[in-house]
Amino acid sequence: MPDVLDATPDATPYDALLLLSFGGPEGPDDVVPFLENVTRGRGIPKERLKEVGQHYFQFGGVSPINDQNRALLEALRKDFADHGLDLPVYWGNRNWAPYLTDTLRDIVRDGHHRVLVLATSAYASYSGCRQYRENLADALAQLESEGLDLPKVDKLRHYFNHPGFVEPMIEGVLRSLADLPEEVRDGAHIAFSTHSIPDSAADTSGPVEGHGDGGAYVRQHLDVARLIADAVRERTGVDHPWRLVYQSRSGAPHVPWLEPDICDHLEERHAAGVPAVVMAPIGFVSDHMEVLYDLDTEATAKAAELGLPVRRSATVGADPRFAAAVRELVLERAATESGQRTTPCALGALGASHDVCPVGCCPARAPRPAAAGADSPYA
Ligand SMILES: CC1=C(CCC(=O)O)c2cc3nc(cc4[nH]c(cc5[nH]c(cc1n2)c(C)c5CCC(=O)O)c(CCC(=O)O)c4C)C(CCC(=O)O)=C3C
Ligand SMILES: [Fe+2]
Repeated sequence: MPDVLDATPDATPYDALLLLSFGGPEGPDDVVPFLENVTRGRGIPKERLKEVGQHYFQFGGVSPINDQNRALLEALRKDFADHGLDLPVYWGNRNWAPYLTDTLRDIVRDGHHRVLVLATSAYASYSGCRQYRENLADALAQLESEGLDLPKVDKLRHYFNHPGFVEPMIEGVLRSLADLPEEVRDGAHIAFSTHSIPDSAADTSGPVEGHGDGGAYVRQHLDVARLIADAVRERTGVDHPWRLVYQSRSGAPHVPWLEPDICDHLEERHAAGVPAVVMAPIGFVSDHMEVLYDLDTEATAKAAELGLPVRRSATVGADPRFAAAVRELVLERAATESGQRTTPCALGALGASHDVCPVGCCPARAPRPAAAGADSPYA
């Protein structure tokens, strides 16, 4: 046999990759039912929901997230094909069509048995990890009730510190700096932004032994922020002060969530005489509504009111380097599952994240079955 065949990448034991995302409305009529899906049982105040509905209506009732996932699907399929990786890629969402349960049913009907899941959330937290695992358990329970053979489902490790995720963001920050007027460029600060979550959810994020003090959620974001800031300093020769800030807070005002909010931070930076700020949304995989509204609309309006020049840097989206990173993560996990020794690729101080979420990782307020982890009721 020719050697080239030996070099063909092989995802065995996996026979399908599932891109698992949030989902979003695709027109005005979808907005309210979408928000009902998102908030079912979550106790978000009605006022907040009305307000968030307006964010979507302001953009014609269309979230950009679905087209961004279609682009990522295409990028993944192209990367896999270009590298001879024969692994079908499916797409399903938590909150809107194509719904996860329907996609998982298609996967089973297409004859697949071992599914690897890529969630569009790079960090540990209940919302970004366990909640997707709960959605997988719900989908498996539904298929079981339909008498279908259940596939074995695993989830890819958190990829926040993979070079294919970090490098496009470094480049994005460099582009935003270059786009600022020259007279304020070198003095610009960087505001690394992510989704605020309740302090209680942050403190319990990640494996139990790391709980407390913002847990894995804050630690992982700080690691990425530092990596990007260091790379920017190396490449520009300028030291841009930075801070991790938060956006998109919801929930009752008396419940503490991670702070400072991006808008308060811009105000504070402006008052301190900072001449410009680059907002870098490192918490998000694509330029979806949380980026388009909370940063590009709200925070940008705040900055204009202050007379503070700001730029918002790009998320990774469907960058080919991210698609390549996903292929590497798939092959790494496939090798591990096949009993081979691997050297997981990761930048920063934290090292590669665990492959299998241990018991008690990112707990829910009310415990529910979650698949693809050590406490999964499914084999
Ligand atoms: C950590 C995190 C991520 C990042 C990781 C990831 O990407 O998964 C994320 C992403 C997203 N969040 C999104 C939308 C929403 N999130 C909400 C509510 C909430 N998010 C939370 C956390 C997160 N959310 C939390 C703790 C809540 C409170 C309610 C609860 O405890 O569950 C609500 C309800 C209204 C509101 O309160 O804002 C909406 C509409 C969209 C879609 C955007 C689009 O349509 O383009 C995306 C990608
Ligand atoms: Fe959210």
